[in-house]
Amino acid sequence: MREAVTSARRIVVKIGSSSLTTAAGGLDTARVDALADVLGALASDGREVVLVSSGAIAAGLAPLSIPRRPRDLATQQAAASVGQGLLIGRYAASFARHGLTVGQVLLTVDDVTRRAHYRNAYRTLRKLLDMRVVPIVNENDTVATEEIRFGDNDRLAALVAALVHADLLVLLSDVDALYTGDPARPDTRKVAEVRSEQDLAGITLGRPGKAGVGTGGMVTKVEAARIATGFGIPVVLTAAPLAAPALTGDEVGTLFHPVRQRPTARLFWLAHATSPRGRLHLDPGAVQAVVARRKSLLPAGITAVDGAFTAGDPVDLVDASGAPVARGLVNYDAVELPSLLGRSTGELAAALGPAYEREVVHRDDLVLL
Ligand SMILES: Nc1ncnc2c1ncn2[C@@H]1O[C@H](COP(=O)(O)OP(=O)(O)O)[C@@H](O)[C@H]1O
Ligand SMILES: N[C@@H](CCC(=O)OP(=O)(O)O)C(=O)O
Repeated sequence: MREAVTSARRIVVKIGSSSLTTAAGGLDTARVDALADVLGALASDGREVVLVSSGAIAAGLAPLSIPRRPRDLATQQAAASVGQGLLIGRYAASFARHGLTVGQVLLTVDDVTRRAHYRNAYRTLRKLLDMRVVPIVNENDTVATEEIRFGDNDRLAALVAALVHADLLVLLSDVDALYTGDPARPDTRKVAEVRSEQDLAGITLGRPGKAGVGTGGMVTKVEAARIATGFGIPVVLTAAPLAAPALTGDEVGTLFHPVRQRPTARLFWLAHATSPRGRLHLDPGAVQAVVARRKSLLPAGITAVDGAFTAGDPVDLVDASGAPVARGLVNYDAVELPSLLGRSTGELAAALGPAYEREVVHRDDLVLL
């Protein structure tokens, strides 16, 4: 028995599109019911469950008579818009069979990186769990643009697990475990446990499975496992039909062991969930202050600025060689910064007003890379 699984009180379960759709396309209600049965049993055991479910795009294809997963974003978004309603409707009916209510939570990258949004997402999920509602999370596909998409729900699930301080993340797919290579090939072996990066050496991480509705294949699942285990959360990867034994601690699938203690949740998200919108070049004194002394970044220590960011965006702080040393949420727009560089906050406040006394990046909004 896996103690990390049996002792988990708050569990994030992610299910992929390939496990929710029939071969002919469209939602497979029997599979949705089967998942609700497993998660319903966990809930009645007093455990808190957050479900991250893909399948909006896949569920929207049949009603729109689209034969396969579209490549262009607009058609994907249209399919998701149709499919997400059907998906959540089906979940509501399936969970109702166990007396459980579900709540839909659609997230974009900003919702988990910008401080105000992040707090709000956390509060909502917390409240739903307190009310014994099963939150069903997906990416907000209809509004997410190419640049701000998570793109894969494996990573979203890892970040949600970090956000809610989960004790366990379970990734359910159409393959029963991680294999040393494409499981369709005869010479591959199942990997039962991953304790460190070394255990992943020599493994070939392939593309999505034959169903053709998944997105990331094993690459995004292993990446999600890295994010979660780096946050101190164990991960079990297995096939959807094995969810019940996996969640009762049987040794099915692949167990990824946590590799470290948990850092502060929001900063962890900042490092992993965002792509920088610009770069601030720091002089050596500023690098020293930010990295070694964990100080806020002030205008005086910045030598140059690249990118077209606005206040609140994530930016990388780079050293004289251009290597990123930290990522943070910037307090100024890119156009404002050049005239402030090299000047002390006292001087700026005297010349431009007290609003210019603020740090360029506050230390609470900084994570070292
Ligand atoms: N090393 C590997 N171990 C296991 N599965 C792999 C591996 N490489 C590629 N795959 C493929 O990844 C697929 C799962 O990814 P994907 O189709 O994106 O699933 P989901 O829709 O569940 O997110 C499996 O069906 C399998 O064929
Ligand atoms: N948000 C998309 C899911 C994207 C995704 O990651 O899909 P999958 O690889 O099946 O987990 C949808 O609901 O269709």
